[in-house]
Parts: sequence; structure tokens; C-alpha cells
Amino acid sequence: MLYFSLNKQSPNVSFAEAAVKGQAPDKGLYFPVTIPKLPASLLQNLRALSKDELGFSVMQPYVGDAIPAATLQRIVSETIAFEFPLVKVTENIASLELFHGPTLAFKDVGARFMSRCLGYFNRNSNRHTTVLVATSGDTGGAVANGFLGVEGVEVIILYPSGKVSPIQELQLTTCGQNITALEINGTFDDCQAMVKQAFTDAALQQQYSLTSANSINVARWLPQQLYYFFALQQWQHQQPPVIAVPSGNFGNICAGLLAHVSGLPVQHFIAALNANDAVHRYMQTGNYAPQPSVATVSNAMDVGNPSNFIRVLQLFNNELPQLQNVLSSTTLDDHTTVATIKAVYNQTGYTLDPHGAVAFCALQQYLLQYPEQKGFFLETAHPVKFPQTVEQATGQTVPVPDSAKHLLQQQKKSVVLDADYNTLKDWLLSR
Ligand SMILES: N[C@@H](CCOP(=O)(O)O)C(=O)O
Repeated sequence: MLYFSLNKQSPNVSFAEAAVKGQAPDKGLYFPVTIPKLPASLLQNLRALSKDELGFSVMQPYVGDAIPAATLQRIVSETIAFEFPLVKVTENIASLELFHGPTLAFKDVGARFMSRCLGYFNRNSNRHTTVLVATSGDTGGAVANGFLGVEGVEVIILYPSGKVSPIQELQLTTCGQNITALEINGTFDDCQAMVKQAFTDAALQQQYSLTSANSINVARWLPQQLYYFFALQQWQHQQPPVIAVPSGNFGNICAGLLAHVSGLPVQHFIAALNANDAVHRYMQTGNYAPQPSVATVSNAMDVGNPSNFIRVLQLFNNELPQLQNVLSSTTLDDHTTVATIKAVYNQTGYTLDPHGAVAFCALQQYLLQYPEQKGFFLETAHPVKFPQTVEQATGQTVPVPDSAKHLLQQQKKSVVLDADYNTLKDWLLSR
């Protein structure tokens, strides 16, 4: 399997090179040269396969011969060593709970897969890799956890000061060892732009071997397909599901769309957005006009210019009508998000987190138009990560899972920097 740069000014590379580089030299995102077609036997036997078998079969064509089969099997099994339950919420809506991993958010899958791939690619080298990653909330903790203690790799996380929840901040600032948190006086967009600029800076390249652990990296992005397959294993209805995905940087929904293009049966996708609605406006007008990100209660989706939307367009040959056949979009304001958490809790007893609430509401609205269909939404993070919003809506305290209790005793450790590329560069060069 080869990957080309979406800016088309760089040579094609293997999975290994795409994962190690993160981004192509021409600043483009890597994209598979061909989309593998799922064998009919795999689709017919979906339910009979174990999670490990299914995970390996989906990932193998994308990895090619970059990793031997036995090693890839181990990497996949370790990556997905927790549950992905599809839980009924109403008669026609289920929740795909993606928060049962170590950092209570869907990012664990991509982060664990990528850290193990880099560990394998670095196994015989004394090269030291530096992972630079921007987070609006959940990526940071997952990458910190996934890479903690990985030999030969250090991780530097940029996060927007005051714009992530307390548990998210503790997850990314308390690991120590090979993980450093930079608290940026700015927005997620500032963090993402600073990281992207660093990859193209010749002076930094001399001192560092840099890569990205955002979903711009194929090793972070591609494994996010897996939980769509795990959901289909549990789907009990004849008709394929409508799937609503809370969307920020668009890596997650793009992975679902990729799975669909490769053959996974899905009725329709909904990109559920908060006030950061550049893609929604594009879907309505055909004019892509990103705006600076604004802070919302669903903070992990506070992305003004989603990096992966270019991959979504590529999947549909840059043809808006083709895309609209498969994907709709909806935006929700904070008031409606909180009202949705409250209504769903009161009517069903199910506790949504703010991101899941945006997607639940988008799906509910869609199913009102298509009452014969059924669907699920991605519950991308545990409600305990957003206690203020959830407790205000439900009137109930969200119990802290055992796996997160230790965090509350820890002290955050971060380096505060201005949202200015040269400040980051000077900090990196002076270490
Ligand atoms: N929603 C993200 C923003 C970065 O997205 P990524 O999937 O490209 O890492 C977050 O929680 O940090």
C-alpha cells in the first residue's frame, strides 16, 4: 500500500514512511493510493469474527508489508483491548460507547495503534522521534497515555489554556517521563497551526525528527475505522444504520466514510457540529470558509478549520453532490446541547456527554424526517470528563471511574507559551 500527498507535490510513500513523517514534505496529508475493497466473505461473516480477527483484517491492507503479520496482530489486539458496546438508548437510537479505554475517549484507539507502530519502526534505530501534537481536549490525554514510556519517543502536547476540561487537563499534564505539556495562550487552531508549521521548519528538522500524533497522521487516523466495524457486528436490524458522529477535526467521521467506501454497509452519515460550523456552511453553500474557533461546552470539537475535511472531499472525488448523497451535517448551540443531555437523562436514564449530545440530537432530528430508519451515534467521551455541563443538565453527580480517580490527586505540570510560532521554535531549539 502506498500513500500520496493530497498536495500532490511529494513522492508516494509506504505506510511506515507516512507514519514516521506524519505530514508530507509539501504540507499535504497522506492518503491511500487505492481504497481496499472489503472481501465479501468478511462482510458475510462479520459477526462470527473476533474483534482481533476483524481488526487485523481491516488494518492489514493499509499497513501492507510495513509490519509483519504476527506483529500487526499483536499491535491490533493490544490497541483494542477494551469494550466498544452498542447500547440501546431509545427505540430507534443506540449509543456506540467509545469511552471504555484508558483515557475515557475514542482517541485511545488511534493513539495506542500509532504508538505501537512507531515503537516497531524505531526498534533498531537510535534515532529519537519527537511527536508534536495539538489538542482541543481528548487527543492530548490519549497520546500521553499511549506513548508514555515508549523508548526513543518523546511527546510534546500543545493545548489551549483554559479551554479544556479539568480531567482532560490532568490527563495530559501529569504523566511526566517522556511527555511534556505546553499550555498555549490561544485556541486549538493556534496550537494546530504552530504544530503544522514546525513540520516544515528546516532549522527544527536539523535538531529534531518530528512527527504528528493528530489524525493528520495515517497511523492515528486509519484505526479509527475499527469501531464502525465493531458496531456493525452488534447491529441487530435488517437495514444498515444511520450514523451520527460528533465532528471537530473530522478524522473520526472521515475514517467511518472510508470504511463505507471500502464496503461497510451504512445508510447515511451525519456530521454533528457545534458552533464551529465551517463544514456545515460548506455543505449548504459549496463555499468552504473556515472561521477562527469559538469555545463551546463540547470543547473537543472546537476546531475552526478541520484538517481532515480535505480527506473527506478526496473520498468523494471532490464532488459535493456525491458527498451529499452519503453525508448530511447539523449544527447545535450550547443551549440545545445542555437541553438534550437533560431531556435524554429524564426520559431514558442515559447520561450523555456534551459531544454525544450534539450527535444524539442531530440523529434524532434526522430520524424525524426518515422514521423508517434507525441509527446510532458515537459517544466519544465519558461524561465525567465534563462534570460541570453534565451535572448542571442532569442534577446528578457523575461518579468518577476507578481508572480516573488517581488523576484527581495529581498536580498539573505545564509550560506556558504565547500562541506565536517563533516562541514555540525558540523553546524547542533552546532545550
Ligand atoms: N478533537 C481533538 C482535536 C484534534 O483532533 P485529532 O483527531 O486530529 O487529534 C482533540 O480532542 O484534541
